[in-house]
Amino acid sequence: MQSVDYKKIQEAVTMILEAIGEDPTREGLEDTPKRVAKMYAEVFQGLNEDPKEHFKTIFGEDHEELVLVKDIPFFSMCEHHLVPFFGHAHIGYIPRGGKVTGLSKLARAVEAVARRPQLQERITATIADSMIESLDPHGVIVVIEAEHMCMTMRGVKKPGAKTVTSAVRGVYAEDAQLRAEVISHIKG
Ligand SMILES: Nc1nc2c(ncn2[C@@H]2O[C@H](COP(=O)(O)OP(=O)(O)OP(=O)(O)O)[C@@H](O)[C@H]2O)c(=O)[nH]1
Ligand SMILES: [Zn+2]
Repeated sequence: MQSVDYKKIQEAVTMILEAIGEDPTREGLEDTPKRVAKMYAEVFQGLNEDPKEHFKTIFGEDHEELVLVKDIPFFSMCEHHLVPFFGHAHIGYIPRGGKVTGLSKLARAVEAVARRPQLQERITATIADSMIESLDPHGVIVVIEAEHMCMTMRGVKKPGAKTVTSAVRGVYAEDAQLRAEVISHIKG
């Protein structure tokens, strides 16, 4: 995977500052292109990561019931406007055949997928599909709640509006009762 081209970002940020009528050489702005390049390298770091890598940590634990990690905070960048959207992810799954992964790996997968130019729907589905591929569980449910800065600080300007997306796979797609149970834990 290609690594971040810091020089190119710096040149682009300098051009944007000029284009908005700023003076990129003034004291407060002289290091800004460099800072922005460093920040983009950090917030887009997920482009170099495969979430499935994190699910290689497997414990042969015989637990074929719900595992839920909820309220995982995340920050991502809306691919339409390159401004942040952020919120919480809730990930539940029912392991099969001893394929129980580390709890922190669920949060690491969220980071890997969120740190890219993204859509909330795609983050949600990518996490669910990566878990299905890597862990072959009975079922997976991913729920994400987020606030999009492109809807709050600009455009339609609706601060506080929350977007909720879900992806259900396996038994969670088939069994409304199982789904209701995990949703009550997420809410509770
Ligand atoms: N489905 C989806 N839409 C998103 C997401 N993030 C931002 N958007 C939307 O992407 C759309 C882009 O719409 P456009 O009409 O192309 O762009 P725009 O003129 O800047 O739109 P406004 O935000 O309505 O001003 C907007 O409706 C955003 O709210 C996301 O994660 N998922
Ligand atoms: Zn946006």
